[in-house]
Amino acid sequence: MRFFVSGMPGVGKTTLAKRIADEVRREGFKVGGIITEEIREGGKRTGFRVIALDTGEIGRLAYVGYGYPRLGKYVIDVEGFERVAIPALSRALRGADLIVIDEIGPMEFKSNEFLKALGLVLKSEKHLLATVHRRLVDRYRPLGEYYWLTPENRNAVFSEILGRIKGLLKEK
Ligand SMILES: Nc1ncnc2c1ncn2[C@@H]1O[C@H](COP(=O)(O)OP(=O)(O)OP(=O)(O)O)[C@@H](O)[C@H]1O
Repeated sequence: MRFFVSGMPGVGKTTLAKRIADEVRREGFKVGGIITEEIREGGKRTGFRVIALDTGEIGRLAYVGYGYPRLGKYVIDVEGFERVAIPALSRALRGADLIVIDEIGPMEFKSNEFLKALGLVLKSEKHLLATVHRRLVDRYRPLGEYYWLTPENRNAVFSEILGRIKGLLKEK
């Protein structure tokens, strides 16, 4: 089963993905994939990092500066992102009970390797929880269960997705 979660910036998509990953792992299942977090310095957002869920390895995804490719004020560190994200997704495809991808978004799309890995994940039978940038929702929502997160529903959506994933994993 695939779960796609979208919502406005800052609504809690990353928090939900992390909490579900933690809970599923606590139940004794293997969770793989990636989490994207902002990098803050002096109270300001200066970029984004990617974290491998299984190893905790960290790579840079984007930073404020000059360079290419870019998205708004951010330069995308395609190499830094791929170094962590691509092996993490390969390991997840081989061995995880649940794959988490936070997030499917325009920054990640600067990486062809990410697009390839995402294609393999979507071709596989693995259970997937992915957060999706709101501009890309139309492409992914037909591929699974879709939730639009709001401050009002985020705890209910968390419980529902977690309950369903646990049910699916325990069925096996
Ligand atoms: N369920 C929740 N209850 C209380 N606070 C929350 C909850 N979910 C998220 N937050 C808070 O809201 C802020 C933004 O959360 P988060 O980074 O998860 O959002 P996001 O949707 O992933 O943001 P982005 O658009 O940057 O990807 C954080 O400070 C987080 O602590």
